[in-house]
Formats: sequence, structure tokens, C-alpha cells
Amino acid sequence: MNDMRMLEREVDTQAIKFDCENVQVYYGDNHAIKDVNVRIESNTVTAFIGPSGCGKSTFLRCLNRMNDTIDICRVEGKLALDGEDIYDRKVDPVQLRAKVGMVFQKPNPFPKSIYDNIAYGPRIHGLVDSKADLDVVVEKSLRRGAIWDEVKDRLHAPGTGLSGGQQQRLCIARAVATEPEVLLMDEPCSALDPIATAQVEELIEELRTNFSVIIVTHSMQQAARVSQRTAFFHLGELVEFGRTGDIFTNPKDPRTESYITGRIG
Ligand SMILES: Nc1ncnc2c1ncn2[C@@H]1O[C@H](COP(=O)(O)OP(=O)(O)OP(=O)(O)O)[C@@H](O)[C@H]1O
Repeated sequence: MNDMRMLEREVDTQAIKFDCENVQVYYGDNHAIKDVNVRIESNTVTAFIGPSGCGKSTFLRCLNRMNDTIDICRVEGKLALDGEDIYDRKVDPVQLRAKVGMVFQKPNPFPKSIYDNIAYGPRIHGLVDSKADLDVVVEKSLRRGAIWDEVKDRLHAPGTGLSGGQQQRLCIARAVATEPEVLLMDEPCSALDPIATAQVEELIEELRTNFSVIIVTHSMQQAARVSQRTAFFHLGELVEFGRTGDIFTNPKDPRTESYITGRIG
């Protein structure tokens, strides 16, 4: 892809964060994810790409058990976070989601103040002992969300009063406030303009210092700009997974090549 800004910042191979083996997902009779095997590394941005309906969001939602909330959805196989089976009966999905945070397509701040949007998670998970500690967490999270300077003088104004791009950065700040280890992002820029998209992409690069980031995107340019690893899904299968540069310049599977050259999708 000649027009693609190939800014892959390579990473050395990192420790494995998620180890997924033989994962199947069914919605009733619809076999939406077919025997997926993948290892997601720490401190790495991994992009999930593929045509509409190929299962990117479904697989992403397996990683913090968001599919549990869909009655007809059934997940099989092994999904281990740092070696621990996240579908084990001992695992509390609410605790899991504090470790594996999520940012959605459409910014969805709570109808609360900017401060309380961030404070909510640390409060319910009992991560802070005092108001002073909470103030520190709120500031640190808003700084990590690259939005502190824009909101520091109006922390008690409603989060919903911010612009779309600011709301999305607020939601990212909210997701990092519980100190997650992994951040799942489902098309986080699709409702944003190019300037806000660039701000969020820059932020994703910074976040990888502390977190593993997994991003579903329809934009191959975005995948190439922000990720070091790319997974290409097609009809529920993980067709190809590897270094982003290799996937875009030297795909091994003809289906990947067709997709990145625009012949399918
Ligand atoms: N809540 C649901 N209930 C029933 N079927 C679903 C549900 N969510 C997804 N599916 C089905 O699972 C398959 C994969 O969908 P999914 O949304 O994961 O794909 P995707 O690659 O993220 O698509 P898109 O890029 O359009 O968002 C599709 O056949 C879809 O119809």
C-alpha cells in the first residue's frame, strides 16, 4: 500500500499477556469465531482488522467477558490472562473488567462530572483510601488520557458537555483509572474527526508503555500507524497474525492480500 504511512515502531518480542487456544464463539447456531489461536503480547498495540461481520468485535469482547452479557452467546476454548483462565468459575467478571478495560466506538461518558467519571472505577473497586488519593488518581488518569490541560479548570462540569474527541479521551482516562493491564478499544476513532483521531492515536502509542492495547479498526492506515502486531480475521477465522509491517507488505495468505489491496471487504 503505497499511500500508507508505515510508521511501525517495532517492539522486541514481549511477554505473553493473553494466550488464546481453540477459541470458538457461537450466537445460537451462528458459529461466529472458529478455532482461533493467538498470543497477544504485553506492551504492544495489536490491531484486529477484517471485513464487516468477520468477528473482530466478538473476539475482542471475549477478552474481558463482555459477551457474558449476551444471552445467546457461548464461548469455548482457552483464554488465559497471565496464565490464568479468565473463564474459570472463580473469576469475577467485574474484577476482570477492571484489569481488562474497554473503550467503545461511541464515547459514552457517564452523566456525571468529569471528576466523577474518572473517580467512579477507583471508588467501586476500593482502590483509594482518601479524597486526597482520589484527587491524585483523577489527575494522573486525565493526564494519561491527554486531556488534563483541557479540563483541569472544570473538573466538576458534566463529562457529556465535552466535544466528541474530548469525551473519547475522557473515556480512555476513565478506563485507565483502575490501572488495567490491557485496554480493549473497539473502533475508538470512528466517531471522531481527523484531529481528534490523531490525538487518540498519539495517546495509544503512549499507553503501550504501561498497557497492552488491542484495537479493532476498519482503517488499515490506522492499523499500520498505531500497531506493532496485526490480526486479520475473515468469516470468523483468524487468517493471519504477525508483525504489522509483514502483514501489510508481505502477507502470506491470499485472503489477507485481497483485503489489504481492497479486493475483499
Ligand atoms: N449480539 C449479537 N447477537 C447475535 N449475533 C451477533 C451479535 N454480535 C455479533 N453477532 C454476529 O457475529 C458475527 C460477527 O460479528 P462481529 O460484530 O463480531 O463482527 P465485526 O468484524 O466486529 O463486524 P463490524 O466490523 O461490522 O463491526 C456476525 O455474523 C454477527 O451477525
